[in-house]
Amino acid sequence: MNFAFSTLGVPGMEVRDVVRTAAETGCRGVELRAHPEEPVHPGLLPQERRSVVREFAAAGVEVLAVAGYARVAAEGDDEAVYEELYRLVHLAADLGAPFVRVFPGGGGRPQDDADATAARRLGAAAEVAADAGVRVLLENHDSHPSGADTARVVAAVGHPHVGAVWDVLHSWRAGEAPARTHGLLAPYLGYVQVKDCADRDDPTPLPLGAGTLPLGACVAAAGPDGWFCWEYEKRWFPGVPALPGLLAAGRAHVEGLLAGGSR
Ligand SMILES: O=C(O)c1ccc(O)c(O)c1
Repeated sequence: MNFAFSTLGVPGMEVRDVVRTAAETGCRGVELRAHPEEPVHPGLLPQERRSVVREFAAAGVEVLAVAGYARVAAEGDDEAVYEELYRLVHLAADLGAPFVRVFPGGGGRPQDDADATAARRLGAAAEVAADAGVRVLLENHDSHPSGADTARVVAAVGHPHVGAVWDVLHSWRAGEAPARTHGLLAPYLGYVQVKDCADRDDPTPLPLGAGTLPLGACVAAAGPDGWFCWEYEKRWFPGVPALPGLLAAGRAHVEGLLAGGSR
């Protein structure tokens, strides 16, 4: 199994400690939250990018994705969004990451308008991504929480360098069954973000297996071949326990689910 964690779970942690944490807990990859608060973001200079690459390579850990904050369905000019997408794609290429994560961010816009805007911007980014050898993945999130919402946009783009990342929390909270979400996203899926929480109305992060999110059904649907990335939202819930001490058990829990465990 390929298991990763997102640096959303370790706010502000230096790259050397991120990489050490991954290596010590059996995580093969890391999703790097590409935000100016964090050590890795699109403003990094070339020598800083090379240093990140060296740290990961030395530990044998992969950069799974650059998790960006571009909001591709948002109202407003395309130019600023294109610029953000290009910067994320080039950062991912420089770091050897196969994926860039982006958000819909359509707010309260009518669905057709939000979809058309997102598909237009992702379509433009697709060619740049193809040249760079990267895939841009739209996450099911905010205005587009379900697999159906995300698949509608990605299908409209119709380009192999634009796909989807499945966040198991948002589709579940939207009332979509895991097997259905996976069925809709499977043709486009880059990787799966796993998490757990007490119930649909309380997204406070819990250790994997400690909540009621139907993680077993999600993991079973996704199967053993792709990446699972634990996105523990410590940045937004600072009071929850630190992630590093939970990682090895979280990884083992997903392994157990893949091997036929129940929930
Ligand atoms: O990067 C983030 O801030 C963020 C927040 C919530 C999510 O569900 C997520 O997938 C990412």
